[in-house]
Amino acid sequence: MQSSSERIARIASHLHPPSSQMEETSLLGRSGCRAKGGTPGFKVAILGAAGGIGQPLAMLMKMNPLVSVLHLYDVVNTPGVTADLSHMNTGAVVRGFLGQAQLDNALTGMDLVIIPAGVPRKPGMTRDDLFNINAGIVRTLCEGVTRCCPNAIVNLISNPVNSTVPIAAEVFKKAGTYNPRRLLGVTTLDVARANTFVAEVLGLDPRNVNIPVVGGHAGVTILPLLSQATPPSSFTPEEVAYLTERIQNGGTEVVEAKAGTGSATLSMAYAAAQFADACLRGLRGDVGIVECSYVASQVTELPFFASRVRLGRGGVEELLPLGPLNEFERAGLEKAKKELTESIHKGVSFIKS
Ligand SMILES: NC(=O)c1ccc[n+]([C@@H]2O[C@H](COP(=O)([O-])OP(=O)(O)OC[C@H]3O[C@@H](n4cnc5c(N)ncnc54)[C@H](O)[C@@H]3O)[C@@H](O)[C@H]2O)c1
Ligand SMILES: O=C(O)C[C@H](O)C(=O)O
Repeated sequence: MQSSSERIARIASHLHPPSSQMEETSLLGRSGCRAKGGTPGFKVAILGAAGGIGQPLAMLMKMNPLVSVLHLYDVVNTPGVTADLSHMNTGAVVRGFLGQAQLDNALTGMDLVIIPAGVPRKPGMTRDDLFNINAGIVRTLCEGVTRCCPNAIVNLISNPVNSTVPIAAEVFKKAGTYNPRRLLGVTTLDVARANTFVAEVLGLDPRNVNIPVVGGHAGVTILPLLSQATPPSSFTPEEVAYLTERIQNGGTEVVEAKAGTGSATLSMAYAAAQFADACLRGLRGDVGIVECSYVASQVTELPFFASRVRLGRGGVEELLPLGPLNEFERAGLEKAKKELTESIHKGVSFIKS
């Protein structure tokens, strides 16, 4: 039997653990004696969880009732983020992991791995300018996935997505664990922007608008299909030109407004949380879940392409066809395919060479 002062001392030591003990400590929970939780649900890891996207995304996933366990991994600052989020009285148990030595523990047993790790753009940069740093980060993290949760669904956010998804695929192929249905590049922010900007033009509630955005996630590869808008709508040529340009440059609009301090984080966390929720509902067996995503594809002749996909227990259950395109969209598709071909080749070569 412990005295109350012993119990309090034990709790205090759990509240300020050395970072190397963080994982074990959070398993004990605040009471210092029992693992908290027991909520049925999925196990989700966020890699890059202390970053501009990672932190609000971690908060949104902590609020998601489908999540029972939330692992937060980064090379900096996860103790603070984990302690902070762990005080939210939602069901998910939060555990923090710091530095590469803890990567495998962060990943073991995960159902869904969300990767926003890597550097963001500054004004004047393209997403491809991030390749040299982010390609290596994505490779290292995906190698961890092959070792510890090869069957997990992976949501890849790190830019340049047009190349990082092919990089991840090659890492998984090399390890013999590749399942193209389980690797998804996150392009949901393009759809969120398209819905928002189109709703502004039409004077509608953005929640009632749905614009498929296909191709990829950079400049001209972002191809909004305004002719397939829901609700069915017609646009003047000026509106089409304005909307297409604004959707394709939405990321740059934020990078410039942030003036050197980063790129979209809050809208991205919101979009990533929506996409992750759709993946989890698919895993649960819900039907009729359709999202746009950059995935291994047969929709065009390119090996990777963003299109509408139907999600289910296996991840991507079906690639939906592009549907009828107008002349403007057909021209946009050709431009998108040209740039995508190079970005895919660059990603594949990074691992193969
Ligand atoms: N797909 C999209 O639509 C989309 C939208 C916005 C941003 N992004 C991309 O997401 C990435 C992250 O953006 P951000 O604003 O959160 O950047 P950030 O710099 O704020 O955060 C990135 C985090 O990654 C961590 N990190 C770096 N190397 C790591 C490693 N090896 N292992 C684990 N974590 C590591 C950093 O410590 C940092 O906490 C960027 O590449 C950005 O371009 C993609
Ligand atoms: O634009 C960026 O660099 C970040 C992201 O890809 C975005 O679309 O906001």
